[in-house]
Amino acid sequence: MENPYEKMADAVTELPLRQLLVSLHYAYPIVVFLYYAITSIIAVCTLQTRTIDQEHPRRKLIQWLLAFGITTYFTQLGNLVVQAILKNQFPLAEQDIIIGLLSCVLVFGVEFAGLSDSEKPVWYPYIGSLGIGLVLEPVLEFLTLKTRPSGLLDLAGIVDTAAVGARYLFYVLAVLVYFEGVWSERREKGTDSERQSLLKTNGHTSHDSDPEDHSSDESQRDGYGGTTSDSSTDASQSPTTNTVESPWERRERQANEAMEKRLKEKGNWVTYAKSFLVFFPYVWPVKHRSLQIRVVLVGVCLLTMNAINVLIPRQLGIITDSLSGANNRNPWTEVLFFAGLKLVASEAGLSLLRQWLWIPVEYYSFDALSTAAYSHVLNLSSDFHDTKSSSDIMMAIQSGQSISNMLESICFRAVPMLIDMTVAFIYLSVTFGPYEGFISIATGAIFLFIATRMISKLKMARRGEVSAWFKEHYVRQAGIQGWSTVTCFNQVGHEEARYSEAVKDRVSKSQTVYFGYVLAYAFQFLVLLAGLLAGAFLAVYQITHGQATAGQFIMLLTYWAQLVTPLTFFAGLGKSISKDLIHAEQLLEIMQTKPTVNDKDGAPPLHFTGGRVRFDNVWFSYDKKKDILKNIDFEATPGMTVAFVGATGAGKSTILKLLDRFYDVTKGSIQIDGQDIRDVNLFSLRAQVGIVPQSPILFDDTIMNNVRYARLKATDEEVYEACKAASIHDQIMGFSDGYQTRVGERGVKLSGGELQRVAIARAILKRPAIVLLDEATSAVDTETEQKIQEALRTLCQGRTTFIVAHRLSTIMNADRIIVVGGGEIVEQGSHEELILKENGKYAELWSKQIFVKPKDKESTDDKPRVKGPKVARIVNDLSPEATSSVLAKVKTTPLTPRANGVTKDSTKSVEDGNDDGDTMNESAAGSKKEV
Ligand SMILES: Nc1ncnc2c1ncn2[C@@H]1O[C@H](COP(=O)(O)OP(=O)(O)OP(=O)(O)O)[C@@H](O)[C@H]1O
Repeated sequence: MENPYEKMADAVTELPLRQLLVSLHYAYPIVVFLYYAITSIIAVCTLQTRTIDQEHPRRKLIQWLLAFGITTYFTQLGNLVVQAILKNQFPLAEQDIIIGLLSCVLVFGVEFAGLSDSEKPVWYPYIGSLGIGLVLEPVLEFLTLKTRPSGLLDLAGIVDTAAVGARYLFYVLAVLVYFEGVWSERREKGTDSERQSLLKTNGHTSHDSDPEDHSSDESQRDGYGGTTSDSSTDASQSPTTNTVESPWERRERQANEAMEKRLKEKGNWVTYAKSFLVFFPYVWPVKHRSLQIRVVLVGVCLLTMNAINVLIPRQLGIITDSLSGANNRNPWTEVLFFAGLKLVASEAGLSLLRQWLWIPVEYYSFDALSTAAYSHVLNLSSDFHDTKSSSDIMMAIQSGQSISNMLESICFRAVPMLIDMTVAFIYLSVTFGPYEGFISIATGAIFLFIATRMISKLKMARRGEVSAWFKEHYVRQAGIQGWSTVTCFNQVGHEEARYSEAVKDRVSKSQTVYFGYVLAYAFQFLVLLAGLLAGAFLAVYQITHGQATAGQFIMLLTYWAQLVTPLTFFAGLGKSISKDLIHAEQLLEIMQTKPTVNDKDGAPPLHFTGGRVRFDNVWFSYDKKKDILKNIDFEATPGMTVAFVGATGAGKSTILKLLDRFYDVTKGSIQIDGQDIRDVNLFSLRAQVGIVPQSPILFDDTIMNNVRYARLKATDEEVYEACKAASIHDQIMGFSDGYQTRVGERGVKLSGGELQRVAIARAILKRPAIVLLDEATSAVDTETEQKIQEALRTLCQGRTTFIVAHRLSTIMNADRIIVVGGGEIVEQGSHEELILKENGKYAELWSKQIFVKPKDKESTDDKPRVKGPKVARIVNDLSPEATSSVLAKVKTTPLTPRANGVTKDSTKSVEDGNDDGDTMNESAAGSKKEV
């Protein structure tokens, strides 16, 4: 029997209709694929894929109809095979028909996979593709029938036409079902909204009437009815309530959420990507011409490498052919040329040159990004540093690497590899014909599909592994850091068991992930092997039919092996880019944070004329919701000492923070020598202010360097003087390494009192014009405090000083004492004025805090001690006469019941001459002006 297709081809080859049919066979799958690819990219870039809130009600049915449609291509191909076998006639049909059918299987197969894969697909890429099919399929069939040589249809023709007809029917049904689903959805929505408005008027939420809403039922049962979670957070990304989120997971989740949020704000990927332009000056060496030239040369290297990737397999083919006599070339010369190419392609050739060119550019961008991020972070205000954990900030600064990685992946790996693959497809198609081109494309597509599916399946397992790793790390660290607690409580065995369990858990999860990857690679390589075998069989067929040479076969094998790397890279590209993007997002967030406290344009330096400080009706709130300071209004004249006292959390430290502009006032103003501190240069303001904070932080460096930090150019002698003034010099000299003693992390190797005195020495060395002391002596005993008071007196001499202290003996000699309560000034005045105030807050505090000391402990003179009951003496040098006179004054002020209770006992103990060290006394005043 004669092959009908061959007959047909013979008859109509020259006809324009036949030419049109051939073109359409190739064009149809290409058009469908291009439409699908472009519309899908648009849908992703414009975030349509993220805004679909409802699944199509007939999605499954459409998927089935598409699958049936794909089977009809197989029917047509099967029909050809059967006919060829029955008639023992090869090739089965014209190349364009077979390639056309196979390509349609591939293209619609990709669409089917995409549809099954996405949770809530955007439909127009699919429905549009089917629409193109509905237009082109009849044209193709019409041309096929028209170009058929015999007017009559044989059985093969009938099967073929029936398959086309069935496919047409499936596609029509799929499109109709889609629109029917959309309409029915709209109808339902209409009914829903009607129902909702009715329910609202009844005062119920729609949850109440929704029998499907189990979550709402659950919450009602659990007693959480009425509260709903924030829908903006993706439940799948949020930590579950029964698993503890590791810092890594938290960071990833937060960065992910930030990315989603920014994406939504930006509206599409393009504008989102634009926000990364802020990094451009750091990534692209803007001011470095030589680096720019290097980047261009790297591009040239990459293009050369693309060419060499084709030339090497081609050269191998030429050598083989020259050896087998298929061409007349000299094998020696060809091998030499091959060696040259291999050298250029080797690590000692182009790769070396590329690295040499690229390394300075890479380090430039990494350095520039890290430095810029660090400097930006240091210039951000207190609100930022108070809300971000330091480890998060440090991680974000290191994310600069991710941006370089991302750009390198795209520019220097993805683009050249894409070029490689395109060239491979064209080259193989030209050398071996369209079948080989098709095989390479189909293999690539199937490989990428399987690889990306497997990577995303492994994501959850990998997440579990990382969590287990963090847990192991945490248990280990907790055991080592808390070693003394572990040992004290005899819990070594418990810690060992805990750690061993954590290690076992991590190992088992790692094994799962590891095996998962091995399995994924096995599948990927199976696909590549299948493609290679198909290509090799085709090549062997062509060689045996004299259409190709053995050299070309060798070329094919070599070329194929070269394509494995780009394919594997592309499979992981999405994952690595999204990971880098999430990290870059963390850095972007920081870089886009603007300091809330900054200089006004052209702000002049502070013109210091003595240090008159005025708080003018100052209001302040950290979170813009709750006022922490309310209407704070006072003035400190130059050289004056103002003390703030009050309950903890009253807002005392906040007042000091405002003065040093760690925050700006919400309302009112703070003026120094008549200048609003917001209007002057921040640097010049801070240069005038010296602060001894509540918990001074020293660097892990020598004492000398820590003190000198206040004034980097200070001489050793100036540092010694400052330390002497802070009463710490002798103690430092007693350390084994003197001033070169390292203080440990945050100054842990110093006692609380030493730490505070070093901080005072540092402030003294700065020679500030205004001094802020925030609980500067809280960590020391009374005796040391007295020594520190000396140091402070030196520091504060002639300087406007603000002191916060809980221990009132520290501030009793201040020129003005301001009692702060609930963010407001409750009362103010001198110590003497305040303790005499009836119902005064200060008097109450004071009465609770007078320290007394047994006289014999204090006594240092040689006078013989008087026998009998010991007499306590009040610290701060109150004479017994002054004590009793002030006691009498204070006793006239009614005290709170608790205060009375305390003071009663304390008075007793004083009168009894209690010997138990420091205790309380309900009196005192008129002490010497010595603080
Ligand atoms: N960075 C911050 N962010 C938000 N709230 C803060 C911040 N710092 C302090 N607060 C709140 O402001 C209030 C006043 O704090 P502040 O440190 O000024 O009190 P304080 O009177 O100095 O207390 P203490 O005597 O215990 O040091 C407190 O309620 C505190 O919780």
